[in-house]
Amino acid sequence: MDPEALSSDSHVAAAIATRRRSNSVSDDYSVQRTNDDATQCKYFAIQKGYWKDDFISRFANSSANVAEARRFPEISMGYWARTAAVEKYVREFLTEFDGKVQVVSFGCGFDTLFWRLVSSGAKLSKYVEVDFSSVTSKKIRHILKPVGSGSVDLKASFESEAAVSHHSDLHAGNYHLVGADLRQANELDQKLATCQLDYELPTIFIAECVLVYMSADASSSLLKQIVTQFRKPAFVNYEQFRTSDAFTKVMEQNLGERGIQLHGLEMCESAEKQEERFRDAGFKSVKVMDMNQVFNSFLDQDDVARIRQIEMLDEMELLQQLLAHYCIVFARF
Ligand SMILES: C[S@@+](CC[C@H](N)C(=O)[O-])C[C@H]1O[C@@H](n2cnc3c(N)ncnc32)[C@H](O)[C@@H]1O
Repeated sequence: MDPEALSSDSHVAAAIATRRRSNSVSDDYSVQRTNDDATQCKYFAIQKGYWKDDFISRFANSSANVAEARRFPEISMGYWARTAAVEKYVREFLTEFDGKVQVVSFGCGFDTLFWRLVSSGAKLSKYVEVDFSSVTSKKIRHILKPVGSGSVDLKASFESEAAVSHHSDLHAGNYHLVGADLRQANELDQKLATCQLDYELPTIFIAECVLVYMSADASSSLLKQIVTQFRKPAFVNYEQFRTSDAFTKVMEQNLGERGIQLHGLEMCESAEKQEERFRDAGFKSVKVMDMNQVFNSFLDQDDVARIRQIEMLDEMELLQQLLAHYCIVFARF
């Protein structure tokens, strides 16, 4: 039983919830900063020509230096593979249902997929992004800031004028960006309600490097919540994989030094673990691929050949090792 439910006094319950949240604030702050890392690494790879994204410069810090270790070609290739694989799953889903589809991106950070889809003419019914309020409020500021010469106007992709509430939520036609902690079911429910999602429509959820920051219990509850509410959900999940070896220990140690804990790592141990949690939540089919499989067969091999030419990487061992430690899961109801 949830301890809050033991108290009949809602004020006490609210105070307990607030204290519990503030205890984890520093942890959450470090997790939110992982979005800055992802944005800067993607921005760096895009500038190198790994893929095209006219929108990310609105969110990236163009004067910040990317640490040397993050400029390795293997890192840029890893970011390319992850971005391309998520996009491919989403585009295939949109095509399958002729655009009568909702997309919900959990832990969206400064991701630009909405703008990439719309600018390419893709049809979709609704696109909802969710992250901590502190992240969504920054994203809103970037979206609304004045357009300088040579940069794109992100608002031009909206169907109607943007309405902002509480600094953290933005609603503009079929695009919605809302602040919520994914571990707080009620808060998430309330925020999703403001986006007027249609629970009957096919809906694809994205969690790109997000669930691993939540405990196994929290991410399982989230998945169950989705299956209970939505009639035809699909889920694309990208995160760590094969986590019981030395590679992951070193990564955990490095992140730990920056105050980042991977509370959900136990779910990333194997394909069986991933499959188990999606099936337990009620998803009927689950496909798990490590990123080597994604790189070598799922993604367009002409693109892969082009990517390999960019920095003329001939030694593939490090890349293979890196890709072996991440996976993509595609689950359907
Ligand atoms: C590594 S970043 C990835 C951002 C984006 N998905 C991407 O791939 O570029 C992880 C994101 O998940 C968000 N996140 C992690 N736990 C969360 C939670 N409990 N509630 C809301 N957002 C969360 C963080 O704030 C951060 O923006």
